[in-house]
Amino acid sequence: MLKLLLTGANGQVGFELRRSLAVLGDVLAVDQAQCDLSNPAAIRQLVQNYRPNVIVNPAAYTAVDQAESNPLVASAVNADAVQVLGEEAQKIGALVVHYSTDYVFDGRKDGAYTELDPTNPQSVYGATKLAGELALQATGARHLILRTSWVVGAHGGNFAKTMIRLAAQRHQLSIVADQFGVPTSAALLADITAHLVREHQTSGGEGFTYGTYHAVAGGVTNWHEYACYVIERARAAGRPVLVAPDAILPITTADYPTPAQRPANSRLATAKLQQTFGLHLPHWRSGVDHILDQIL
Ligand SMILES: NC(=O)C1=CN([C@@H]2O[C@H](COP(=O)(O)OP(=O)(O)OC[C@H]3O[C@@H](n4cnc5c(N)ncnc54)[C@H](OP(=O)(O)O)[C@@H]3O)[C@@H](O)[C@H]2O)C=CC1
Ligand SMILES: Cc1cn([C@H]2C[C@H](O)[C@@H](COP(=O)(O)OP(=O)(O)O[C@H]3O[C@@H](C)C(=O)[C@@H](O)[C@H]3O)O2)c(=O)[nH]c1=O
Ligand SMILES: [Mg+2]
Repeated sequence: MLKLLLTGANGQVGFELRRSLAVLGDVLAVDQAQCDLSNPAAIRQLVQNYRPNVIVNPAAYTAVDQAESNPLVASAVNADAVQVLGEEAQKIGALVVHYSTDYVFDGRKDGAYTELDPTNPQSVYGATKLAGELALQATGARHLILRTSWVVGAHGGNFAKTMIRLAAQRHQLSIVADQFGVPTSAALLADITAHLVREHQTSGGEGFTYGTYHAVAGGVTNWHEYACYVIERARAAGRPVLVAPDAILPITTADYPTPAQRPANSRLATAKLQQTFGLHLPHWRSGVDHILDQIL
């Protein structure tokens, strides 16, 4: 039977992976208490004891603004730990499935980024995630890197939940309208992952195309439009909403200074993933609707 090691089991994506990976085999799901990823020795011991066929690593340091003042911790989790997982996987021939981000790009491209576009992170978070990608590649472990964006799940913290909370507390909200991207549900990422691991298992690795894939939902939006969508759904569901629709103000990035710089264009082209694995990627609204049906 397939043995899968899952990190970050209580994060947004990790929580959904516990569900989606279960049909594939025996899943050992660990959180920070069971294995602190900033401790390389603990990682090595875990992998050597369990000897998984597949390591799925959604754990990450994802506090984008805090990473600017915490680069060492961000780097330990987002880069060094990924290298150690890769080294241990390489020794035992395990497949590593890892996740990365739109924030590896600078956002200045016109149109969606492909897997071949040059990276140029503008934040510590983005730089450490890119370092993790490169470190994993350098280990020579068989791997998949799924770059995604604007992850939203029923379990864990995200922008949609922040908007529902703020809408109940304030009469006016100001939300940036000049950063474009795609909200992608944790459940969709977990389902894609299970499909890819299954394909890998079925192929026995023969002719399997390892490497980097962009994995996001369909469509495109901006943070302001996304906030309006979520808040109107909350209002319609009878949740407490203080803010009137015309009091959700679109602002520019310059109007909302943050420690970390975010890309203006976070769009990721998914043709490679769709064509290689014959997958359909549903519109972002269907993923967000499903989450709102759970939390509202
Ligand atoms: N969230 C997003 O918008 C996006 C995420 N991604 C990437 O997708 C992947 C999954 O993200 P998502 O599920 O949203 O992330 P979350 O922040 O929801 O979950 C990350 C998990 O990693 C765990 N973790 C953090 N530090 C450590 C550590 N030192 N040791 C062990 N575990 C640790 C956290 O545990 P604890 O809660 O205990 O700290 C948490 O459970 C990540 O690789 C992320 O970079 C890509 C694009 C967008
Ligand atoms: C709360 C708030 C945020 N914003 C802006 C700030 C920012 O530009 C945008 C989103 O804010 P957040 O802090 O939720 O987003 P952020 O944490 O940057 O989200 C990112 O997380 C990492 C992990 C990723 O990998 C990215 O794909 C992306 O999802 O909304 C407002 O304009 N008004 C507000 O009231
Ligand atoms: Mg955030």
